[in-house]
Order: sequence, then structure tokens, then C-alpha cells
Amino acid sequence: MSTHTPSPVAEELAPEPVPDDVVNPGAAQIVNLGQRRADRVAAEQGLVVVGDDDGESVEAGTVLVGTVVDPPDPPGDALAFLDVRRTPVFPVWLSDSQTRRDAMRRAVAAVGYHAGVHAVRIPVYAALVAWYAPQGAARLTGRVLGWTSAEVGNWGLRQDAATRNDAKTWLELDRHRQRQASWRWWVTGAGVLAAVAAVLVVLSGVTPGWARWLLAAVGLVALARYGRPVDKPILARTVVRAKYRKLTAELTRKGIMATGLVKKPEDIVFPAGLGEIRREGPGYLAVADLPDGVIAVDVVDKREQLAGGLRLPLDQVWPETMPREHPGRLALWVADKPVSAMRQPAWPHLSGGATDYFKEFVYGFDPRMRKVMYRMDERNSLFAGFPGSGKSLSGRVVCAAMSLDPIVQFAIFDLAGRGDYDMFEPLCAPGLFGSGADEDTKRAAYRMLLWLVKQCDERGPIIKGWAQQGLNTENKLNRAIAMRDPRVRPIAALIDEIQELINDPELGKAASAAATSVIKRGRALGIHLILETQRIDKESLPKGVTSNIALRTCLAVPSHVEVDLALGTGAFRQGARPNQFEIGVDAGWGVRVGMGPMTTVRAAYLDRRTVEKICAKALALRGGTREQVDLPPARDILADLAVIWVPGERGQHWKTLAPRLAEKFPDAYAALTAEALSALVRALEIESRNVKAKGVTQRGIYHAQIIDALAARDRSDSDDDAEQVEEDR
Ligand SMILES: Nc1ncnc2c1ncn2[C@@H]1O[C@H](COP(=O)(O)OP(=O)(O)OP(=O)(O)O)[C@@H](O)[C@H]1O
Repeated sequence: MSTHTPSPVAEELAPEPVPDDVVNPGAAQIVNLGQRRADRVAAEQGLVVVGDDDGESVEAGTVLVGTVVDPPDPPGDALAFLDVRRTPVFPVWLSDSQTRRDAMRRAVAAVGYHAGVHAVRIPVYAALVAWYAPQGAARLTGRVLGWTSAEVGNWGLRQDAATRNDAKTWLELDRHRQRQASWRWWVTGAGVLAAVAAVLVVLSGVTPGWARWLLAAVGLVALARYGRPVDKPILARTVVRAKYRKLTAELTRKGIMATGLVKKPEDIVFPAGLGEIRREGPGYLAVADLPDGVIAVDVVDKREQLAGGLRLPLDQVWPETMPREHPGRLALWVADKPVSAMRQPAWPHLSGGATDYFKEFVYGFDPRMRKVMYRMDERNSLFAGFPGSGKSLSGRVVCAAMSLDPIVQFAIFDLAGRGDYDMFEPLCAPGLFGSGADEDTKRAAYRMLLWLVKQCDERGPIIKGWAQQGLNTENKLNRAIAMRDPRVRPIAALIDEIQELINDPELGKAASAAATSVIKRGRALGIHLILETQRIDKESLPKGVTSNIALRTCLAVPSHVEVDLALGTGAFRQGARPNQFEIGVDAGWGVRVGMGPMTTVRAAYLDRRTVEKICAKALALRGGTREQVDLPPARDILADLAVIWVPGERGQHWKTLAPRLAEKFPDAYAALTAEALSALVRALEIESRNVKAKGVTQRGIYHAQIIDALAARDRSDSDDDAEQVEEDR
């Protein structure tokens, strides 16, 4: 122990004395190397290693932050499986008369076809039988002799023994052959005798003539069959079995993997209860859950790669999203043959029976050949698609169905003038049918829209009156009211190539405003407007018109832009792919929204003659007469402006003039907007000007402009009259 007294500074710097009883400097320390290493690593990571003696540290227990994420499963309904009904009690062909009739028709057609094919070829068959039957007889004789003499097989072995100079074996084999042949000759002899006896019986008078011919024919055919080469059948092949790929889990995974969206095949799961791959219509259906991050729309988008992976034509592969299921669930339907080559079932309404404006009817069939329904009440329709995509024929199916409800009135304008709707003319009141690409037809179509606006005005109070009398619980047209009151019969109004009217410089704006008004107000009043267009852009399909149409069908279009314009923004994202339809091949195919889930559907194919027959029947249902309607008179906008002009006003805004016109002439101008009025006047080559009225400057017209234009028109009319008089002289 040291004895010197330390200086105060040295005392401060000196390490604190360690009590002897804590550390024994002489004792060797045992170092836990593993602990040291762990401490060093922890120190490098900035962690503090605490010893057992650190009073500040506490042991980390289970820390719960927030609520429990996975709550315990709710008790499941153990008996839920009792409510699942997948297979109908009776097969569909037994319970559904339409399917039964269809199956019968197909069976009769098939029998007729095969019988016809073979009947025509009977001379060829006879020649082939005559050629092969002797060969068959020679072959049969050779075989019987070969067996009887026991040479078959034995001869080859004997030859072998002879080649080897093995006389003993040769003799042994020959003895064996003789032993076999000795009893076989008896069998063959007996057989020949029996055959000769049979032939004598057949040739004798005991056997009727027809049986003789039949047995001779059967015998010859049997010999010919025996004598023909294996690869040369006598009967023509009439059944070529459809080649289809049976969809299996492995194949489904292979197809989906080909899209490049999924990394591991085992990530594609077939959900229990839904996932068994099964027959569905003329094809197979697989329902698969895609891995996290992949949704069914992604697969729909990669339909081509999917079809490539399945080694099938595109037309046979129909991936779909599943409405009301999670977005990662894919329904993959694979047809037995390309859908464009499949025959649609017959349109059920052809086989008689009336339709009902207020109920569903069959519009067409989906790729799985299931019926797709359509409904008119409280809706309007839009058919958009490129030329040749099948719009007119699709709209025609709707009109044909409605013609079978005798209380439905028609108003039809075909602005292409191709005559697709000519057969409906007798069902339309005078003035409510037009077909042509000329100005007069457009004017008549516009007038029809004005008539519909007027109908909207008049029908509201009538329907309300009937509803108050207990014919409906709401102020909407129903069948009871329509049957009771002829003034409110349902109207199916159609304009084909509506873009011709909407883009018209004179009538466009006014027609668009009138159509919007009818679409918005007419639904509940029994007015269903069907618009068809081949130009799909913002100008031809103004938002006011389309956004209020519930039932929209988009047929073949070039890109997703048209899909969203026709079906509504977001339709493409949700899996609508009418841009994949090929014009011509896929004519009539479309994607429909607005009634149940989004559906891919092809309208029933009704050719011109069929529709003509339906229309003839429809006219008979309506008593063979055309109704008369009270159309609004054709108006002269300049004269009408002069009538409503307030004396003393130098000029006036369009905004003020439009409601004045609507008030004075509601039949013609009820739906007129300031913009539409301006367009109507400008189309007469009269300028729209800045007009100051009541201290505000806005676009409008001066009174002097109207007076001048009327005077100029009068002058030109009188000049025309003078010229006419001159010509007549
Ligand atoms: N549902 C259908 N099933 C089978 N073929 C159809 C169907 N719809 C249309 N087609 C075929 O497509 C052709 C064109 O149809 P449609 O005249 O209706 O087309 P569109 O789109 O109206 O053409 P455009 O704009 O030129 O008038 C028809 O002549 C017909 O051969």
C-alpha cells in the first residue's frame, strides 16, 4: 500500500479507488467470448448493452399498439351449404320448352343432313362394295385355309429349321402341323356345309324376297368391309368431330402465366366451391383467384397472350371480371369452337307470343349462348359503333320486340337513308317516320323531337291523375294506365345516325337540347329514345345527351377512348373491350351496360324478311291502321322572333329571347336554349352580335337585323315568283 500524500490535482485525476473486496487484482478473469462478440455487434449498431445490474432497464414484454388487427373468426353458419343449389333438379332441356324445341329441331336437322349426304352417294357406295367384296371373299378364303392347314406361324418356323439344316426340328414341326390340321379340316368342312345349307335355304322359296336381298346386301357389305384397305372407308365421313381443348387447372394456369402477370403457377388458386372447372354452355368455365396485386382486368387486357398460352384462337377465349366479386377473381370461359362460328339459338319471340314494354324481352345471346335480356321502361338506349359494327340491326331487334306489344307507338328516323327501318313505316304515325340523308329528313327528325318534348309536357299531369286514382303508387306510367288511356301509350322513338342531326349547323344545338330534355323527362312517362351513332366523339355525343342514357351498347370501335365515351368513363378500366371486336366478323357483338352487370352480347340476328314478317304481324295486332298524332307546326324562327319582340327594344340577348319564345310557342321552343337559338338564327346567315340591354352587354340580335332579313327574304321570294311567271310564259 502507498504511503505518500497525493497533491490535490493528482487526487482529482486519479481513478476512484476500487474496494479490495470487489476486484481481486490477482484473480484471473473468465471472459465470455460469445457475449463479447454480441456486445461488439450491438455497439456497432448504436445499441447500448445493459447489464443485469442496470436498474433503469426493464424487460421488454408484449407491446400492443392500437386494436387487434385480426379479430377472431365469427362463428360460421355450419348449415350454409344447405342453401347452395348448383345443378337444376331437371336438366334444362326438360324444364325449358324453348331449349327442348331447339334440341328437337337440331336433331331433326342433323338426321336430315346425314340421310341426305348418304342417299346422294349410294351409287358410289354400290361401286365400292362391288369392288371390295370379291377381295374380301378372297381374303376370307385365304384366312380360313391358312387356319385349317395350320400353316400360319408353323411355316415360318419350318423355314427357319430348314435354313439351319435342322431336319429333326423340321420334322417335329411338321408333325405338329399335321396333328392340328387333322381336326381343323373337319371343323372347316362342317362350317362350309352349314354355309352351303344356309345359302340354299336363303335361295329357296322359304325366305321372302326382301329378306334374300337384305341378307345378300349385308353379306356383300360385310365382305367389302373385310376386303377394303383399313384407311379407305366405304361411307363418306359426314361427322367431323369438333376439336376442342378441355380446360384443365394446368391449362388455365399455363394460359394465365403466358400473360406474364403472375410469377408462380401455384399462386393461381381455384376458389373452393366455385373453382371446379366445369361445362358451361358450349365450352368450359374456370374461376380463378389471381395473386395479390394482379386483377382480372389485367388478364382481360392481355387476352391475346392468354389465348396464345392456351393455344386457342382469340375468338374462343373469353376472360371476364366477375361482378360483385373481388377484382382479383377471374372467370375464364373457353368455347369449344370460335364463337363467331357458333350458331345462335333462334330468337324466342319469333315463335309467337306478345312482348311487354314494361317487362324484359330477349335481345340477344352472350358468348356462352345464354339469353341476354333488354328492357324499355324508365330507360333510354344508345348504340355506338363503327360503320358495319351492327348498330342498325341491333336497334332493329329492339324495335321488332316492341312491335309485338300492341300498345307501343313508333317514331323512327333513319338519317343514313339505307332503308334498314323501312318495314316499320306502317307502324309509325304520319310525320313520325323518315329515311334519308337530306335536310328535310333531318328537319322532320327534329320536329319529332319537338313532338316528344310536347308529349313530356302533356303526359305528366295525365299520369299523375291516374296515379291519384290508384292505378299506380308512383307518378310513373305503368301498363294499367297505358291500357286505360290511349293518350299515354308507350313510345319507342329511334334516330339512326343521330350525329347527322347533332352536328347540323342549324338544327344541331336545338336538337341536342330537345333530345336531352326528352331523355331526362320522358323515362318515367313511357318515352324511350333510342339513339344510334357511328361517330363517337364529344361533338356527336354531347354529355347532356349520353350521360342520362342508362342502356348503352358499344359495338366494335377502334380504341378505349370511344369505349369510355360510349359506355361512360371508367368502363374500359372495368374490363369493357369492344375495341377487340373485328368489324364484319364480329358484327352485332357489343358490350352493354345499364342493366345488370356489364355484358358482352350479340344481338339476335333478324334478317330483313324476318323483320318484315314481324312488322306485318305487328300491324295486324294494331288493327291494321296507323294512328294520327298532333305534330307541332313547322316554325319560322325569324317570324316568331318578330312576333315576340317587345316594342321599343333596339336589341336583345339570346338568353332573354329563348324563354320568351318558349313561353309564346311552347310546342316548338320548350327545350330551346340561348345557344340553340343563336345557332338557329346564325344558320340563316344572320350575325350574332354584342348587344347592350339593361346596361349589360351580351351576345344577341338587333331588331333591325330581323326586319332586314325578313325584307330580304320577301324580295327574294317575289323575284323567284317573277322568274317563275317569266318561265311559265
Ligand atoms: N347480330 C348480328 N348477327 C350477325 N350478323 C350481324 C348482326 N348484326 C349485324 N350483322 C351483320 O353486319 C352487317 C352490318 O350491320 P349494320 O348495318 O347493322 O351495321 P351498322 O353498324 O348499322 O353499319 P352502318 O353504320 O354502316 O349503318 C349486317 O348486314 C349483317 O350482315
